[in-house]
Amino acid sequence: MKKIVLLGYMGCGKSTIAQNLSKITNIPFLDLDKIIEERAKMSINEIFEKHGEIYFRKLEHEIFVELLQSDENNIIGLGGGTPCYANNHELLKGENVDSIYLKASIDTLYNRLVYNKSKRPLIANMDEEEMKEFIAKHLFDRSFYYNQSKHKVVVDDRSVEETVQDILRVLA
Ligand SMILES: Nc1ncnc2c1ncn2[C@@H]1O[C@H](COP(=O)(O)OP(=O)(O)OP(=O)(O)O)[C@@H](O)[C@H]1O
Ligand SMILES: O=C(O)C1=C[C@@H](O)[C@@H](O)[C@H](O)C1
Ligand SMILES: [Mg+2]
Repeated sequence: MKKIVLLGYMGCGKSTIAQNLSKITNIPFLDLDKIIEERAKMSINEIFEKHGEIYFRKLEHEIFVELLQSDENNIIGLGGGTPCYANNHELLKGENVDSIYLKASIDTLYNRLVYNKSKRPLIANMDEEEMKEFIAKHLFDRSFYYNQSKHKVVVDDRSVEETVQDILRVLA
């Protein structure tokens, strides 16, 4: 079964783009963060607070593997950190996987996240200055893992609809 896997930094648009891609293609969309929250019966913020990040990463890996093994065609939106832990980046190269890195610049990410950080525990308590520096360094550290993806789509200055069309072109 084919799995279209969208990955990239927090705020690059994985959830937003995947929802729209799902509507156009009629391929069901699974949001890994949302499924983790349903399974744990708590928000990602609460998982980080109560059990810590290592617990979250373990759960994230187990559920990602499970989603890849299901018998359905799916679009899977990953969490921002998913490819960077537990060798998940190796799973992006699987035979039945079309992995797509939604590549956004530091400025794009900052502008999208600055008023939208409360549900993202890694940046929730940072001021604006701190956040910009954090995104720059963090994105640099994570790029190695994101670049293991089979395809790359640049999302800067693109509308949701344009990015969806760019993805369809890459997959054609
Ligand atoms: N052209 C665009 N493409 C995608 N998202 C956009 C665009 N313009 C603005 N946005 C906004 O940017 C935000 C992207 O957030 P979204 O939750 O989709 O990202 P994400 O990659 O799933 O983040 P996370 O890893 O934290 O789950 C949304 O608020 C969305 O409305
Ligand atoms: O970038 C990250 O490490 C994260 C991104 C979110 O999607 C969530 O998976 C969680 O907040 C961690
Ligand atoms: Mg998301």
